[in-house]
Amino acid sequence: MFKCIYNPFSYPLSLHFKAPLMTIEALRPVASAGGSLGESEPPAYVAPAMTKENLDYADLAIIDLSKANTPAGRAELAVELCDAMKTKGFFYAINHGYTQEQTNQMFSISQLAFDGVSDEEKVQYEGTSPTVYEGYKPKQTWHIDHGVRDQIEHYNINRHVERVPQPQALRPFVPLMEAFAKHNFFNILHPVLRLLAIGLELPEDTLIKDHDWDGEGFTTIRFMKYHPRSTDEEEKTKNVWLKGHTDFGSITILWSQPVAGLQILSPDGKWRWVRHMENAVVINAGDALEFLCGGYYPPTRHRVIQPPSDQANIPRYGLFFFVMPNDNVKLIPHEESPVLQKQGVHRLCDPKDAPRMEDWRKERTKSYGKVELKMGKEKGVEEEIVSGVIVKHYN
Ligand SMILES: O=C(O)CCC(=O)C(=O)O
Ligand SMILES: [Fe+2]
Repeated sequence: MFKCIYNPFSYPLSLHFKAPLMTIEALRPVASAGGSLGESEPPAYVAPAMTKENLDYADLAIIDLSKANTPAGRAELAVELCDAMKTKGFFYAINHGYTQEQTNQMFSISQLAFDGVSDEEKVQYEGTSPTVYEGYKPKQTWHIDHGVRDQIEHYNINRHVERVPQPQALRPFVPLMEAFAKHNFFNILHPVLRLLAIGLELPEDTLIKDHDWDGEGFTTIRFMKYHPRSTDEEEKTKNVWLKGHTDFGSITILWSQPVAGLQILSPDGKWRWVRHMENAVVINAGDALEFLCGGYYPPTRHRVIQPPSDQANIPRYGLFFFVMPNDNVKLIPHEESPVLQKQGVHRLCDPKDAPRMEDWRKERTKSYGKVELKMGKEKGVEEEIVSGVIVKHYN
């Protein structure tokens, strides 16, 4: 049932700007946007059963975001989170402020974006520029291996949801999508950015300033649907659905869902599965954070492969928030960090040649899955050059 859900974590934006260190207790609760959805309710997303296979799961830290409300809580969490970022690159965040019901609502809307919109309408709302993910990305845009192309649909919505019109089926849910974008931005991203800054002994709002809600940029909600593939496609790609990569932006928030497939490359060179955790988000660092933090938080190498046999024929719906610093942010390290000064800065390029976020996201989007990759020095790792920087693709 879709209801008007009271969201204690949703609050007017202006409050954030006036009081950046405000605690959650201090926030003025407002009802989340939406109201009664009545007739417009989308078919409910029914979470598939988790796999019974005994998979080699990555052992990831669990960060309790409700502790981030106080300076003492943040100091404690910063140690845990920095360790998780440096050793595993992924962590779970719990107590992020959305109920299971709110999360399910968003998965229902993700499902609707693919199953409730006709192919003709999808074409109308397809992205128009090769340098930006906005609107639908149809299947078969990217080359995976041996002539096989992807079976992944995306629907991308800039965080300023009202920027562009939405397909008819999604229009009643624009207020919920807006509330979702703000929730990810202010209640999940911001605390995480504070903790990462604390880890570098920088003022807590250092990275938040690079991520201004009102600034230009492409922090984006993404709905995703992976379609099961043919045996021939599985064989030719060795079951890889989405090649090993790092994300372009600073932080990615993946809303955990039960169909296995996501794997991370562990420091011992093994791919390990990410286990589903009910109503948790899985967070990882991307390229832009590596640039900004001088390599202190390396971007996580991850991929998606065919789900285990008891889930192999289920469509895999996804719900994501891809975060990028604002377009005008020059991707150079915060060298003022005492931690970086002590341990040295890893620079991806000469600061005078460093791309701005806008250049990086456009170049990465334009070439991803489209340019021919060259075999690099590391075994099984292919490479391309983007804005003068080596970008690796892992298999
Ligand atoms: O589908 C997933 O679990 C991960 C997707 C992903 O890594 C991406 O879209 O960048
Ligand atoms: Fe990714």
